[in-house]
Amino acid sequence: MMESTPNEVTALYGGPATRRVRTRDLIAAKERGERWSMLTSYDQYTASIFDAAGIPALLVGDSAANNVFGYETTLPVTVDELLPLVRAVVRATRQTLVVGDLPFGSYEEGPTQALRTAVRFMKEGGCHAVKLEGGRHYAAQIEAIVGAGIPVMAHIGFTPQREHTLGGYRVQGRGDAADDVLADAWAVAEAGAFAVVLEMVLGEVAKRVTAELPIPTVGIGAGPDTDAQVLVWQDMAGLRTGKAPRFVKRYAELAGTLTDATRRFADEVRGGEFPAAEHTF
Ligand SMILES: Nc1nc(=O)c2c([nH]1)NC[C@@H]1CN(c3ccc(C(=O)N[C@@H](CCC(=O)O)C(=O)O)cc3)CN21
Ligand SMILES: CC(C)C(=O)C(=O)O
Ligand SMILES: [Mg+2]
Repeated sequence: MMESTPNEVTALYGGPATRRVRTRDLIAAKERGERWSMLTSYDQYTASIFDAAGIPALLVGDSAANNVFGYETTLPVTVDELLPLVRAVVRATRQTLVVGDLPFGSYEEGPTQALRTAVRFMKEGGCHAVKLEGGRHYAAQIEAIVGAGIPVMAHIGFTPQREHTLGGYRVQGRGDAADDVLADAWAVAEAGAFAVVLEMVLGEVAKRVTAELPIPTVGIGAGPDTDAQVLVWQDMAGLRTGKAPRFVKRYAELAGTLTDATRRFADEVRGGEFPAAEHTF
């Protein structure tokens, strides 16, 4: 039986989804006080499941570095590694807005490099928007990309590509640093970003940014008062093993489910139970 409960995409449209979500739908949702969700996706099957389940925006994150390619940090992943994943997610979706995450080293040099990379994401990846990590110091990059007609999602607070400068995975916005978060938020909004990720920002600071800014805030470890929430899908679904950040909630236990399935498959092959007659030509 088909689920008949409205999903978040229908909520964003105010009716059944008949087209892909656009950035203006996400901005309009903020104006109506409607919350929405975002997940990362790096492949066809998760993308089509999240699309059908009503997730209005998917991020092909540079966190593919950790969660696909097995790197320790996000720093090593390249544009050439991410673009095939972006294409897969775009091909597998019909309703969701797909955001491609610009990796470390692909935009820092200046607006020209940033625009060149963003154009590759749009042209070769086929995504609908790009994201980059940065506030005040990357306003010129955001302006250049937006000026070419490419929507930009900014990302402030804890920005993993700067972990060596930030001193590890640490909450941002404590004490005087609250002013830095606010200045970054205003800078990216004024540069033309359509939304901004707030990562590991104190809840009170995220609440204030969300109330002040005209564009949607997308929280990860930023408390309950942002306009939207994003999680890495393998964290949300419990596929990732090992200790997850405190801001993660596991909505499934895929690692356990997959381990059980794998053990049964191996056992049944060993015991001669698989393949059975119905699997045999
Ligand atoms: N699987 C995954 N989930 C993520 O959320 C994620 C990635 N990968 N890769 C890129 C970045 C890195 N991020 C991370 C990674 C670890 C912590 C973490 O360990 N946090 C601890 C310490 C916080 C503290 O010391 O204040 C925590 O308990 O939340 C946080 C964000 C967020 N992003
Ligand atoms: C966690 C989100 C915001 C991200 O940047 C990523 O997954 O790369
Ligand atoms: Mg990222």
